[in-house]
Amino acid sequence: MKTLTLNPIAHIAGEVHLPGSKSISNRVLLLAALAKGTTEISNLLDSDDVRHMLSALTALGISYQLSACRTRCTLVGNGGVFNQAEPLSLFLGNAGTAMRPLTAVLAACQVDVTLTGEPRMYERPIGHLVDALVQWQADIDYLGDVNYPPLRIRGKPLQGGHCLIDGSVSSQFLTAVLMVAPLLAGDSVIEIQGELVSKPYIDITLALMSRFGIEVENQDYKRFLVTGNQCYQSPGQWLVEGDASSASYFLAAAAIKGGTVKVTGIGKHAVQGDIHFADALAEMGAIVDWGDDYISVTRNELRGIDRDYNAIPDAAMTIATTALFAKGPTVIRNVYNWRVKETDRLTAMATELRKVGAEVEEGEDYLKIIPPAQLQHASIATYNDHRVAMCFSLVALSDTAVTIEDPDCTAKTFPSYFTEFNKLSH
Ligand SMILES: O=C(O)C1=C[C@@H](OP(=O)(O)O)[C@@H](O)[C@H](O)C1
Ligand SMILES: C=C(OP(=O)(O)O)C(=O)O
Repeated sequence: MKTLTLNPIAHIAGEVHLPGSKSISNRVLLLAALAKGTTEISNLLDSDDVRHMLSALTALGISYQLSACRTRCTLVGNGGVFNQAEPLSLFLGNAGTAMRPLTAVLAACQVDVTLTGEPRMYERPIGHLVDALVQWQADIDYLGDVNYPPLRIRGKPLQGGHCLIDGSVSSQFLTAVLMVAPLLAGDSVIEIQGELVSKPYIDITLALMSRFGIEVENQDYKRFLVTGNQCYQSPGQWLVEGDASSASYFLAAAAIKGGTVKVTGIGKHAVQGDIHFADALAEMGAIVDWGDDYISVTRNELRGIDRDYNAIPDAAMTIATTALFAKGPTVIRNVYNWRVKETDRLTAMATELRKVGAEVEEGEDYLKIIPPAQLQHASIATYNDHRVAMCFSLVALSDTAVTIEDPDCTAKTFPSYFTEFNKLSH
């Protein structure tokens, strides 16, 4: 197996222009494909998750042109639902932002599609989404375990109406039903059961739908009203914000061993909830500066904090390794759904943090991390989880090297991560 050893880094400083947001890239591609008109997308992310969405759209008959660096894309919209006479099989890797929205949209298209993915995708639940779509008479079968992909979808026009959806495991299920709702024949009322998790991702969905001409009435994240029989309208041009989750590693590195690091491509008005990772760093003691198109962080003494991270589950993982450099314990609360992401992230982070010397308490939905007096070298298993690999690069900001197993797993969202990280290291 390939490994990457990062030697101790004495100082971190510089500027990073962030690759495009994964969440926005995959949403924009799908909405542009369903829209009337042509969309010119810039700062599109080029990563595995986005490639899976692009290949699915190709198979669904969408044409687009990508620039050589694959970060600019001109896509001609379909002007409504997809229509493919031949049965299709779409491989979506482990991309939740492709699997979930495509399940909902394809249920309302004239298609007969099988959605497949990597083995881990078959362990990531999708039952709450399927249960919601079935209330609209969608025809979806589980080809393996009940409540998990792979799925066979025999799409057809759907009427809409009332649907109840469980929001307690993933917001991507609600994102998916919201995105398809305007394409249904009648109006829809989508009601949330349980406490909705990862709420800021719904804000991203609603903001993007609005830019594509569709307004949704959000009644306090409990009920959503969507008018049916509409068509998305291309906004023409679209600049994808930088990825706020990817920013977290550089900002944390500055807080630990800066210097100052400035990330550009996101700023105080960004639509992604993960920009508020910087608030957590500020609470730990880091100096944070917000601009219209940048966030910068400068080192300061860090102290451990106890905080609820339900709104920012991805960036929250970065707090777990930042905690190794803080004074006192850090508690990361309300992140139960870490267990159903790329790996069981609560167990994975606890296991790997212990390897570098931390004392860790793993609860059902939280981690408590007590940093060691001295970090120790370890070979970090990454569980095919890009974020585990990126988080543990921070261990090199000590007197100790760190070895990252399978560093190429960052390709899911950030293929050039280690190159960018090295550029800041002095
Ligand atoms: O909608 C999105 O773009 C995402 C929502 C979040 O998932 P959950 O809603 O499952 O927490 C997040 O973890 C994921 O990386 C991207
Ligand atoms: C949870 C993640 O991915 P996905 O979009 O596949 O859910 C992630 O990127 O951390």
